[in-house]
Amino acid sequence: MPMLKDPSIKYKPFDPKLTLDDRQWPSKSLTKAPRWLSTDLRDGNQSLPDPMSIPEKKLYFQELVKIGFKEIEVAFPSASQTDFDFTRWCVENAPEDVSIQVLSPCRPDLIRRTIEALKGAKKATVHIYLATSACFRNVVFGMTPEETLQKATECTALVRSLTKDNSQDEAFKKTHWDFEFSPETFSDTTPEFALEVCESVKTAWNPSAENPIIFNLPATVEMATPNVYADQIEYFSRHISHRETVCISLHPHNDRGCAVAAAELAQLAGADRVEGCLFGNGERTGNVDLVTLALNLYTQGYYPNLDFSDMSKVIEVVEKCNKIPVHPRAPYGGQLVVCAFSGSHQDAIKKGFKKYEEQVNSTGDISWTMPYLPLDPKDIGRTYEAIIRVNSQSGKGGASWIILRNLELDLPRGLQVDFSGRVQVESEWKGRELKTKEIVDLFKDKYFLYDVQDEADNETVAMLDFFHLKDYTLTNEGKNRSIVALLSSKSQELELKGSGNGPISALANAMSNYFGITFDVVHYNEHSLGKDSNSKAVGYIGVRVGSHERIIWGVGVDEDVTEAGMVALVNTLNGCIRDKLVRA
Ligand SMILES: CC(=O)SCCNC(=O)CCNC(=O)[C@H](O)C(C)(C)COP(=O)(O)OP(=O)(O)OC[C@H]1O[C@@H](n2cnc3c(N)ncnc32)[C@H](O)[C@@H]1OP(=O)(O)O
Ligand SMILES: CC(C)C(=O)C(=O)O
Repeated sequence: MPMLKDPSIKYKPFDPKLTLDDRQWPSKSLTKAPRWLSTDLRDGNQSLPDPMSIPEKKLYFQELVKIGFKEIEVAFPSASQTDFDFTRWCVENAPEDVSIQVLSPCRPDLIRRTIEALKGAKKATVHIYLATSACFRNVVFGMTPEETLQKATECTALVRSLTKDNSQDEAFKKTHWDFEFSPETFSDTTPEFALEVCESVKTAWNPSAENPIIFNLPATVEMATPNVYADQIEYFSRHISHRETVCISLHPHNDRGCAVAAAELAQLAGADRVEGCLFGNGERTGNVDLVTLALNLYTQGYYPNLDFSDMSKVIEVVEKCNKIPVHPRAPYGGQLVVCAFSGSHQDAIKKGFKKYEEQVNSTGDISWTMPYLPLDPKDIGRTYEAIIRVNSQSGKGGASWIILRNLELDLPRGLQVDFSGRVQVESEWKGRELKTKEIVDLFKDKYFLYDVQDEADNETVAMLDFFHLKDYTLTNEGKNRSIVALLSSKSQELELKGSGNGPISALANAMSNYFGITFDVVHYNEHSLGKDSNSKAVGYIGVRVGSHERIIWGVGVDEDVTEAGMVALVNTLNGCIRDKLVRA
């Protein structure tokens, strides 16, 4: 049996090796953006089955700059010629306010090669790492704690001599140098030892409040709940000496699926900076997802200093370079995240948008209160059209939203119900989602709403046999109106006569007289279409025919509002003929 009935014989609960009873972070809130570092081109890249080529890295780098990243880890220059050459390209091309960060292990030969790649940079961060946990010291390096501390300190001193203290080479003097040290596997290291190593590294680098050292405290493997990581960060933040000379950076991985929560709680605990990747790419389950972190802040009303206004473009670049699709349910960015298929969600969103538009138009207040949608899709460049999609789980709200957005028809409730039944049958029969065009065509067919200016509609009209209102005359007889209406189809012309207290009731009476069955108008709605002076009107009519229970709906569009209603009524006749309630 692969899974143990008693996993405790193999796995032990995580021991945080820390008691922090006076923790402060739980009563704090996130109110500002941290310093962000994108490690897409390093941690993200090293975990790809096919690492990025130089053109791909360039494209990605440019997108990161466009989003607004000011710190970008661009490579592991000692790993490959590609990474070295790409670092050189960044040195030449990075904007002045963007710091290029590169990573090296604590190996002097590799540190030298790494720094060589940065020659001439305007702003650069040298990042070195050494694992500090007992597991790594014992299993990977065979080093004592003292040897670990010594290696970290010596390598820091080496970086210092090759960078900010390098008086030999003019090219190195012009660079603004930052230094980052990662006690790799920090979250599995005893807090006292992590501190001891960092204190020693700090002394070796000699930071200042103006140029702080970056201590990046990674959850290299996420092993515990996010509150444990927050405690570890708060402990470090409270105990490191000369805190003002230190920037505490987070680097959470997502092994337990909690990296975003861990990063948020650890910021409450005092961290100043977050390293991660777009959409959580990175080793194994990935690094923390920076899109989610940034937009979580944004939807609380705090600008994250990262701009995702063109989310589709970001996704296009990420997918092209990583060669991994962004999950359709990735928070905020995923294709399905702003789509509702189910009836009750669609109903709520449709009502929400109506209320929101009224609120904005009447008061100018854009504050967002929308059922089911925490973020206005427009803010990340998504259209409202994509929000509601229709399948067999959808209700009347979904299909009528599509009709509203595409034909500007604001269907009355009864007509929504009538149309939704037809959509339901179609999507069940097809066994899939219906596309917008399919729904629009279904609507036009069901309610004979063809636009003869439209080529495709014209072809349909030429094939179908249904009546349209060719001509009519109305005469007043006191309060009454008499009508003589000429209905024409491909195969016949009919002259109908009747009267009523208005044009619609007169025409209904004329139809009743001709076909020998009552057309009782039980619903009538109209509204204008379009905003300019050439606007048209649409009429919606629901009739009860004879003793039939069902209401038959018709829709008509015309320049004249009365004629729109009459056309709608004629279309109820077409519906009756098609459904065999009336014989032509
Ligand atoms: C958590 C992280 O993401 S850390 C970043 C990891 N990223 C990468 O490894 C990508 C780039 N890496 C590479 O291209 C290669 O691993 C290189 C160029 C760095 C080194 O290659 P090699 O010299 O062939 O070493 P290899 O990768 O096989 O093994 C790692 C060696 O480095 C040592 N090492 C590992 N991490 C460190 C470190 N932080 N500091 C010093 N030495 C280290 C290991 O103990 C091992 O040493 P050993 O050969 O004496 O046992
Ligand atoms: C190099 C360090 C920061 C790292 O990638 C990790 O610990 O995951």
